Amino acid sequence: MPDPARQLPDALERDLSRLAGDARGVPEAASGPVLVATDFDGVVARLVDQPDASRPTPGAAAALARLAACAPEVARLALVSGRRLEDLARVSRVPAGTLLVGSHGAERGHMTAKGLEHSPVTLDTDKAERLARLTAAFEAIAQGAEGAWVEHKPTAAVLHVRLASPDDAARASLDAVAASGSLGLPAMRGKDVVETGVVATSKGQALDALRAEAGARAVFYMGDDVTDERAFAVLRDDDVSVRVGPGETVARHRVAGPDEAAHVLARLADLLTGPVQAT
Ligand SMILES: O=P(O)(O)OC[C@H]1O[C@H](O[C@H]2O[C@H](CO)[C@@H](O)[C@H](O)[C@H]2O)[C@H](O)[C@@H](O)[C@@H]1O
Repeated sequence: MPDPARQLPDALERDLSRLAGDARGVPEAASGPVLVATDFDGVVARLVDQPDASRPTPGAAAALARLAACAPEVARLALVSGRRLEDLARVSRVPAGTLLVGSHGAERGHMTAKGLEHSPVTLDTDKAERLARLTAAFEAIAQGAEGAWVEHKPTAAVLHVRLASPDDAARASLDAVAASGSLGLPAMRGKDVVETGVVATSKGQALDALRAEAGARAVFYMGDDVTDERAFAVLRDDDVSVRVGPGETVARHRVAGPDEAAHVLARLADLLTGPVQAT
């Protein structure tokens, strides 16, 4: 019996059942696993002021553990995040076997019993110089807006304005977009951040690559931000897309926030593995 506290909208329940039902049936499973991919911040973890303090909600952590334990021919689990890969591995604490995408697709790795395995990104001289100039420009902008600060990634710089006043946040964000443009780099505006990278990539490209590498027969993807729209955009008719929270979206389904997102992951785990037995 489904738990009424985590009852999902009918259309979402139907799509998840179809996805999982096909994966659990032996003949269909032979054609590949379901790729269960999700964004991290704002979905698996609530948004907080200090990115280092982010952790999966207890419900999401439990569901991710069950999904990671699925037989590889039934499901593969992936986190697809804008975070730098090492941060994602540290704060998400996902189990061995989980595939990880960091820096919006610029970094790739996977969790093993010994921890994160990945090849560090290297930049050519031109990109390294542009990143240094971009970072210096963002640092100067942050100096002029109390509460703003800069996050450093291997291929990008991020101006955080969550703790700045609304006026300072708006002005600093516009300045960061302009500074990026003057270096010929497109800026992405996320939740209280402006992020600019020197490597062209997207969560959509990353999801396509994961689908191919996993030999997935279908994909589940859930996300909460504008960068996740690039991932939703590459999904196909048999896939399932879930937008978490408000905002324009091309996703087929929507849930309200991280608590509901955890219910979706738990339901998918139920359907793929069988419900948890009460003790
Ligand atoms: O793709 P995601 O996993 O959603 O990562 C996107 C960005 O997440 C982090 O910033 C966001 O979460 C912070 C912690 O809750 C919050 O303080 C910030 O305002 C949010 O934008 C991370 O710091 C960025 O590097 C990621 O790109």
